[in-house]
Amino acid sequence: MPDFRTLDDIGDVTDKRVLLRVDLNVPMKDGAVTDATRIERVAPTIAELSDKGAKVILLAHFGRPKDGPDPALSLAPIAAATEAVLDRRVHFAADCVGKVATDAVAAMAGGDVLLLENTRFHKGEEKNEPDFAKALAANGDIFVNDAFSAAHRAHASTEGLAHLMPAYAGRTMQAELEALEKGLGNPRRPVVAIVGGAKVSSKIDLLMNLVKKVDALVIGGGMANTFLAARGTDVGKSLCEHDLAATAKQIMIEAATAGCAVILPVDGVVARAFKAGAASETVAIDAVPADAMILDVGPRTVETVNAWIDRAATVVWNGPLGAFEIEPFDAATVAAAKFAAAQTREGRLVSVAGGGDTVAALHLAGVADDFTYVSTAGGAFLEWMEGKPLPGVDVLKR
Ligand SMILES: Nc1ncnc2c1ncn2[C@@H]1O[C@H](COP(=O)(O)OP(=O)(O)O)[C@@H](O)[C@H]1O
Ligand SMILES: O=C(OP(=O)(O)O)[C@H](O)COP(=O)(O)O
Repeated sequence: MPDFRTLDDIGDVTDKRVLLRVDLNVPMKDGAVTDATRIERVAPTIAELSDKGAKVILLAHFGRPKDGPDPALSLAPIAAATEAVLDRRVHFAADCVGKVATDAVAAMAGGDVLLLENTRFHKGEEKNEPDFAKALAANGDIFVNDAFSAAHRAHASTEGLAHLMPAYAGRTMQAELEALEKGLGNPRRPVVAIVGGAKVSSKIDLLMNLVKKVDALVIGGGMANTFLAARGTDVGKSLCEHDLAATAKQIMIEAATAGCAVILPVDGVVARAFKAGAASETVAIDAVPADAMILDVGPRTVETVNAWIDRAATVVWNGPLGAFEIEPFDAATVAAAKFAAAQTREGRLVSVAGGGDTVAALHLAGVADDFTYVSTAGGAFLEWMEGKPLPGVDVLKR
């Protein structure tokens, strides 16, 4: 039996208002969802509750709104995408609290599904303000959290709500925790972590502990630029958080102390613009032009990454090695993903990858089904790997 409460403990939900936290923070392009994995993964929980007669009220965030409501970060287009995945009607309300939300909930019948607007349009969400959590709670009788990929956030809709009403893990939350425990609870060594992507400031801290758990850390994507700059490499106009240089240096010291190899790019694919058709070239990492951006790691780096994958018994991967959404900056991510997939198919590797964009990249490479396990989570998965308590899970403990 899991040590947290699940839908098996929930009892009769007929006509109950269930506040169901899901992660609908999906990759989008031109207003359309480009990878629906996160929606597909929460669909069984939505369907189960709806089929049992609950009024299913979806709470979710999208992106990182800086200052209140931002039409570009509305969940409205995602309501339509959720409707398509579920093949049942998904109503939408333009606010997650207050009269708009209350009226929409009051109009629900048992079995209905309603998506409320982006919880991060209110500052109380990320601050986990008790008054905001109470305003969310006013529309529900039961809380279910199925957003494993946001469980590392102690926000009102992922943590605060669970203190205000009976709270349970959804089917995806449960399945993710069980699959990660099975695949990585006692990983075969050597363990190689691959970390890339763009969320440098929110993920860099966790590398401090991760280097104590793994045998090698391969750093690519935007994350690598911060490490390169920290050791004095000029990264031109690349995505780079120069103010995190001290943190990056400390991580390299911690890694050396722990005996964890840190692998940084030796070459990069650079361009002056991040758009389709922009001219690009491959350069040595110490020859990045001052007016260019590194948008992918280069072919020599891919060889090194694949050599580490070859050496590994277990690979954990979050964050693409390059800006894979635009060709040719997908090349390294696709090549490494295909190599890890082939090793896994041959039974030589346990491969676990996660993250909204990482999953999209694996689909682009056509190998998502070949990995041992694909998590919807990136940061949450790495924090779980670090051994850090996840606030969204801890609060559901029996
Ligand atoms: N060198 C780079 N420069 C700019 N953006 C990059 C670079 N490498 C990767 N990215 C971007 O990182 C994003 C994914 O990062 P992140 O959100 O951390 O991953 P995930 O969603 O898998 O957890 C992608 O949109 C990709 O374009
Ligand atoms: O996309 C997410 O995480 P991920 O980029 O680690 O996969 C989650 O929706 C959490 O989003 P956040 O990192 O803005 O809190």
